[in-house]
Amino acid sequence: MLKNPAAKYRPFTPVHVTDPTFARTWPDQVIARPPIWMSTDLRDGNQALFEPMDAERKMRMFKTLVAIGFKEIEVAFPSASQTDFDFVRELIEGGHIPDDVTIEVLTQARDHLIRRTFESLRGARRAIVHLYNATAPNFRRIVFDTDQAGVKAIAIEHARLIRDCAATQPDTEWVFQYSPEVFTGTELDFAREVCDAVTEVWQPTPERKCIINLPATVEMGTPNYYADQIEWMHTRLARRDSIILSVHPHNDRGCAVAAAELAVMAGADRVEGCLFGNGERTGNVDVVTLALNLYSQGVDPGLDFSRINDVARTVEHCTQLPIHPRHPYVGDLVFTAFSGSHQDAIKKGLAVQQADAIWEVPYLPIDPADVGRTYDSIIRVNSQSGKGGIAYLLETEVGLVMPRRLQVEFSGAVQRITDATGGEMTASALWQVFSREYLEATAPVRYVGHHLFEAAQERQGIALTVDIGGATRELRGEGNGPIDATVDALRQAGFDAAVQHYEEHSLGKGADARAVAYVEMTVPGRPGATFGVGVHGNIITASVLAVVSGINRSQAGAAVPAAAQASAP
Ligand SMILES: CC(=O)SCCNC(=O)CCNC(=O)[C@H](O)C(C)(C)COP(=O)(O)OP(=O)(O)OC[C@H]1O[C@@H](n2cnc3c(N)ncnc32)[C@H](O)[C@@H]1OP(=O)(O)O
Ligand SMILES: CC(C)C(=O)C(=O)O
Repeated sequence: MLKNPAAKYRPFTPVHVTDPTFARTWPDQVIARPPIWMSTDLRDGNQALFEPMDAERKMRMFKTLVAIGFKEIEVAFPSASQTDFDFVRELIEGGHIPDDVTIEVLTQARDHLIRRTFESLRGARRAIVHLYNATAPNFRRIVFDTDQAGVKAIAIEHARLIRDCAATQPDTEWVFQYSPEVFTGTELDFAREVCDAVTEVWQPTPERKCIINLPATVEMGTPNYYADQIEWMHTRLARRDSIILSVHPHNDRGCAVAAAELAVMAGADRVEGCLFGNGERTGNVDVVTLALNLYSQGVDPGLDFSRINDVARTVEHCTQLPIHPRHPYVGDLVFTAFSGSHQDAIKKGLAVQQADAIWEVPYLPIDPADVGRTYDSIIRVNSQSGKGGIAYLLETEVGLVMPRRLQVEFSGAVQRITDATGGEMTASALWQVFSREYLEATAPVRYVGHHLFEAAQERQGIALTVDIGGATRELRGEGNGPIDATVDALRQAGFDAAVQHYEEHSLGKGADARAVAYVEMTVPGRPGATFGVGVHGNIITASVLAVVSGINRSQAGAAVPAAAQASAP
């Protein structure tokens, strides 16, 4: 890279410097309704692919765009290839175009290409013919080898040809569109002069408008600069009431979405773009992001992305390009939190969010369910995760509602694994670790069976059969309930403990439902508390198992008590 990039690159000149009378108003505007959307997936998107779409892919994309709700779709550059020409014919002759959808086609300002374009549209009910020629100084000099007058003459001459060709096919309702290509690099007063000259030819009226499209063919400045350019044109174009002012942002600086949004605030009525930002180089503006940005502000975008994953898979099939996992609203990771504090806030937010209330879940700009994403993809667990995410996954995937202090205890066990492996842990892997940690330990005590009986003074008695070190033991205990009685029975075998806290809930529904019981226990001579967990179809058995689990976990690393070594009676 150069030490002095100014020797090679020019900064843009702000609009108010070019025209000191310009006073922008767009920063105070709020977008309260969607622009007219135009999908150019089948044209600008298609021309940017390694392998342009074949007929099957084109038709699949067209149907997807219609299903999403686009009413204007640029379907081809019909004079460019037989595939494009044939596709337009198939749309028309095959009756694939719904009554409320208008197809659009692009043509260079050249006689034979325009004539071929009209040929492709024969029999169309309504069509937009889109004419372009580059107007920027470097294009005038380098590509066309002409001056301003020459470029303006190309536009006028071919606008006339379009008007005249349309007159020969009167059964079609024609809409004309003109783009001064590389508008962003064109002197503003010259861009206006050319656009005014074109509309002078087309004579649009408020009832029969034409479209003037101002492309950021190359994104050359900050989005506020584009907005200034658009507002300048919006307030100075002749016949403005007979023009639909359109924008076509590309994403060279990575700001196309912002540029489009500010351009709409600056007076644009219409936005051209592609799904997920496909298109030349860094792409056209991403219409999905624009639409869902509006949605997140409470504005119905008029486009339906309630099954966004299906749309994404179709686009990947048609373009043969992958969508980045962090792409707004659609990427595999955009509704996912790995980090502990994010997971905690999302879990708490989801727990209190009412279905019909204003969306307030932290970190999630929209409800993933609104675009057909499921909650289970929201939280993933790795070494950056905390108890909140682990608890969320086990709750949503397994149905385990862990007491808060158990969450803390168990997250330590998970952390040791994620630190060692460095990888992600799925819900089923977490459940395996949980089972190993709380449900499967059989040493020093293995539960064999029990039965309850009524002891003296209405106390609960238990006859508990366990296996300790390979020997079966029959233990008897009493207490004010089954848990207390179990603790008492195990105390007979030398395992002293006190239950501090007990919780239970059902796991699953219907005939297959099981109970899960959690006990938090302290053991004399050992710091802190330990959890035990039991899962069983019978709630009492689950509680007994939880006590045995707590005893086993609290004994980890301890010598087996002498009483436990007593031989079976
Ligand atoms: C910004 C955009 O996305 S614009 C759309 C771009 N899309 C495409 O180009 C895809 C389809 N294009 C094609 O298939 C071909 O380029 C065609 C059929 C349109 C033209 O093909 P060719 O006549 O072989 O020309 P080629 O592809 O080399 O394009 C360069 C020529 O187009 C001319 N040209 C470029 N844009 C325009 C325009 N808007 N109006 C008139 N002429 C133009 C150039 O001056 C150059 O002419 P020259 O050969 O006399 O120097
Ligand atoms: C033809 C025009 C609108 C275009 O695609 C561009 O300038 O990027």
